[in-house]
Order: sequence, then structure tokens, then C-alpha cells
Amino acid sequence: MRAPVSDLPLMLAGAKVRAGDTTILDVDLTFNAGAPTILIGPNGSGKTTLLRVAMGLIPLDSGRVTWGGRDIAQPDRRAIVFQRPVMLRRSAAGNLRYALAAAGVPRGQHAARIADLLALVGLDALADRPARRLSGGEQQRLALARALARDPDLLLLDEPTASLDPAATKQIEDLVAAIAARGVKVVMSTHDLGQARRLAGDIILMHRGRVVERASAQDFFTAPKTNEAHRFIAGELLV
Ligand SMILES: Nc1ncnc2c1ncn2[C@@H]1O[C@H](COP(=O)(O)OP(=O)(O)OP(=O)(O)O)[C@@H](O)[C@H]1O
Repeated sequence: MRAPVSDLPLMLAGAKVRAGDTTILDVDLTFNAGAPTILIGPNGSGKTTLLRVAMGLIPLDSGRVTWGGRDIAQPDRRAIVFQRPVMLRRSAAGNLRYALAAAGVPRGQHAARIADLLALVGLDALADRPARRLSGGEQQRLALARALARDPDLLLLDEPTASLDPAATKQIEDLVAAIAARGVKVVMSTHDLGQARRLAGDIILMHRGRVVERASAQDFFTAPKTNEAHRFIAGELLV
């Protein structure tokens, strides 16, 4: 059953994060329900910082972030998956059971939800395998299942395929597309422009903590408006 609140829209207004004298994030952005938003940009451009702010993990130095109009940091309907998720020292199913309990799902529903989630991510045969013995791709799929335990309407993914081979990457991409098709808003960073083309409804190009360009994937790749976007798509270095 869906919780009554929504964490959408996610709004960042004049949202600034500083590290010492440097502003590492300075954005005004709104994220509504819809196809995935893909964050791209060079190393250090602020993608991870933006995702952490969007999760409520980093306080702003100024500005405001709200989820469904609320600015409390409690993650009601949002979840984040990091590049290298940390699994608990228990089975794949045990990791999901822990996440369901943490999300307040009644114990009587755990077995059915665990079966559904494992089937969704294609790990039903590995339910009893210690999670830390799973391959990198399998762990990433389990991390996605774990994130879904909270029944999020906003799913934040930080380079989820960065250390995976092409086959495992394809499995994650298919899963992200399936999750998005279920109505979950995905906001995901990647360095893989092919992946951005395949998954994105819209693209945000970041540089030096700011949004350089935001456009539909179609417009971004066929008619980028900024010089930076032209250069980034062409594979030139933005420094
Ligand atoms: N806690 C911190 N203290 C100081 N600087 C930080 C801190 N966190 C991030 N930064 C700096 O902020 C900038 C943005 O980092 P961030 O990790 O958000 O970039 P990114 O776009 O995700 O990079 P990558 O593509 O390499 O993952 C970088 O210059 C980074 O060094």
C-alpha cells in the first residue's frame, strides 16, 4: 500500500553548498514525476553533491530544498543508491527484510514483498546467498531492490553502473527503465553518454557546481544550446 505523502516535486531553490571558500553546488531545480532525469558533467562538477542534497544527507549553506512542499529531512518516499552499495552481513533476502522493517512494513507482509522484490531484480534464485558474496552487478541489483522497499516515488542513483561490465550494465539499465515505468521518478548520474541517451527523459549538464544546460534528451543531443554542451557531447574536456 502506498504511503499517503509524496516526496515530489523535489524543489531546490537557491540551493548552495560550500566547502571552505569554494561553492561546490549552486542550483535552482525542480523535479516532477516523469521519465528519468540524467545528470552528466565532468568529475567534480557537483553531481554527487546534488544527489546527496536531494536525499537530505547534506545541509545547505543557503537556499531551500523541499519534498512535496515539506522541508523536513525525513526520507518518507525517497531512496538513494550509491556507486558501491554496502550490504549487510546477511543473505540477499535478509538485507531486504531489514530494509522492509526499517521502512515500517508490517512483518506479515515481508515474505511476499521480498519475493516480489527479488523477482523484480532477477535475484530470486539467490535469496539465501550471503549478500556480500554476490557479484558487483548482483549487489547493485539488490541495492535497487532494497531502495524500493520504502516504496519511493523518488529514486536517486549515483553512477550505478560505474564499475560494471556491459552485461551487468544492461541489466541495471533495464531495471532502471522498469522502475521508471512503474511511476518512480529516477534522478541518476552517469559518465556514460550512451546510457544517458538510452534512459533519459531529460538531461542536466553540470559544471563547477552549476547547471549549464537542462533540456529534453532529444533536444540536448540533437540541438544543444550551450557551447559547453556541444563540447561535452563531442567528447572534449570541460575543465
Ligand atoms: N565534503 C567535502 N569537502 C570539500 N570538498 C568537497 C566535499 N564534497 C565534495 N567536495 C568537492 O565538491 C566538488 C563536487 O564534488 P562531487 O562529488 O559532487 O562531483 P561529481 O560531479 O559527483 O564528481 P564525479 O563525477 O567525480 O563523481 C568536487 O570538487 C569535490 O572535491
